[in-house]
Amino acid sequence: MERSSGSRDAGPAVTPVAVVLPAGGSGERLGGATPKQFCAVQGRPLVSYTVRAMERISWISNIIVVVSPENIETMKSIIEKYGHKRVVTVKGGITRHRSIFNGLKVFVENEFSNHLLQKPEVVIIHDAVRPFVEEDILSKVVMAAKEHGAAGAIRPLVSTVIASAADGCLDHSLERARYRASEMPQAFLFDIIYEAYQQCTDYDLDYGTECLHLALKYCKTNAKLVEGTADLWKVTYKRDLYAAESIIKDNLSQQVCVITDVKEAVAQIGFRLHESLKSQVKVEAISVSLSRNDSHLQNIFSGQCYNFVCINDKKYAIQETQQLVDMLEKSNLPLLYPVVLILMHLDISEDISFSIGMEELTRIKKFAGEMKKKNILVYGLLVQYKLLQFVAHFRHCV
Ligand SMILES: Nc1ccn([C@@H]2O[C@H](COP(=O)(O)OP(=O)(O)OP(=O)(O)O)[C@@H](O)[C@H]2O)c(=O)n1
Ligand SMILES: O=C(CO)[C@H](O)[C@H](O)COP(=O)(O)O
Repeated sequence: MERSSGSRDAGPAVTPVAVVLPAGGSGERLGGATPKQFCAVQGRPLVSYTVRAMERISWISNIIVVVSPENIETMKSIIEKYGHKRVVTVKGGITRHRSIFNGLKVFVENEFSNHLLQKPEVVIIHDAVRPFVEEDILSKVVMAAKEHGAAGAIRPLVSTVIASAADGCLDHSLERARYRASEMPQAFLFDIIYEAYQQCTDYDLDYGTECLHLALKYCKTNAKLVEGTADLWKVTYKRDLYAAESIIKDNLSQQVCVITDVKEAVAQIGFRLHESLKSQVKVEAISVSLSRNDSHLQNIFSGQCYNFVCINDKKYAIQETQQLVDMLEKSNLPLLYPVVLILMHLDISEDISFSIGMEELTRIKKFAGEMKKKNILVYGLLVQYKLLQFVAHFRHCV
């Protein structure tokens, strides 16, 4: 068992909760030499998106990623490269159920870990190849599991399920409206699902596909079924990778990182901009200070943010911007898609006219031209800060 370090925010009501992400399959249906969980989507392995979706939730304590023995090193390098926190890697088994069981064992069996992790009250099981899982559904299945012992996300069936007879002809069909597709995430009281796995037969472990079924069969726990969203689907075939890539691109276009230096006036504008962006539909804003925080910025770059607003009050900010571009280029961000860099120059001089000169503007224009060749689109904005304060004050008064 290998563990990556990292701190955790104080969590809300539902603690302690851990996650097991089975990622030990070979992806036969997708084809190709690389198992689908390690396939690059926008330059980043699929499993990294799923881990990211989990680690950004503060009430999740540990994320157990179960991978096949030959991929332990690959997973460790992904954790390091993308700075994943609270992640433990565990060796998987030859079937999904066996992998999940190994993942659960790290909380109870010494032989599976150097130091036992704290046994959670609730454990979430989620396929590593379902990257678009949101906090809302995770929280719903956890709450339902606390009440019912087990819970899982479901979706309406797309096609009708039929059974064929021995001669290959139709035997019977199911009434589609009465059935649901069982998806992930699922959540369980830890003791229930662990007990169920302990009682499983080899047949269950080798041929079973449904964790909720194990809880019912061995612990008489009727799972609560929770309606999930359409993007919980599992990457299974090659076309799913293309679909995942489109969704990820769309999500990335909705993220913006606001970068300021530490000066009060600048940080204040950054904060206001952040607040106002946050209130926009679907815009996810991150704020970061440029000063002394290179590793944090580096994380954001490798976290694949493509839109940046850099606020400064310096007359000659090109040097700083160049520093940002260098960091961007050094990061893992594939510059196949344009990065948008908006330079916002705050003019805090008393002078009502903009104090930035033509010379500087020409310099910025030239810089933007050079950046365009690298697929980085630079835009400049001049803002008269005193005037802004005045306008804000004026608005407040009327
Ligand atoms: N021995 C296995 C088999 C599967 N899984 C994981 O279980 C999840 C869902 O399984 P599935 O989509 O069937 O993945 P594969 O088994 O890799 O795909 P295929 O059936 O096409 O080979 C995946 O994250 C997969 O990596 C696992 O942890 N251990
Ligand atoms: O949906 C699921 C649980 O109900 C699982 O993701 C699914 O059963 C995995 O099965 P397979 O490995 O055969 O794709």
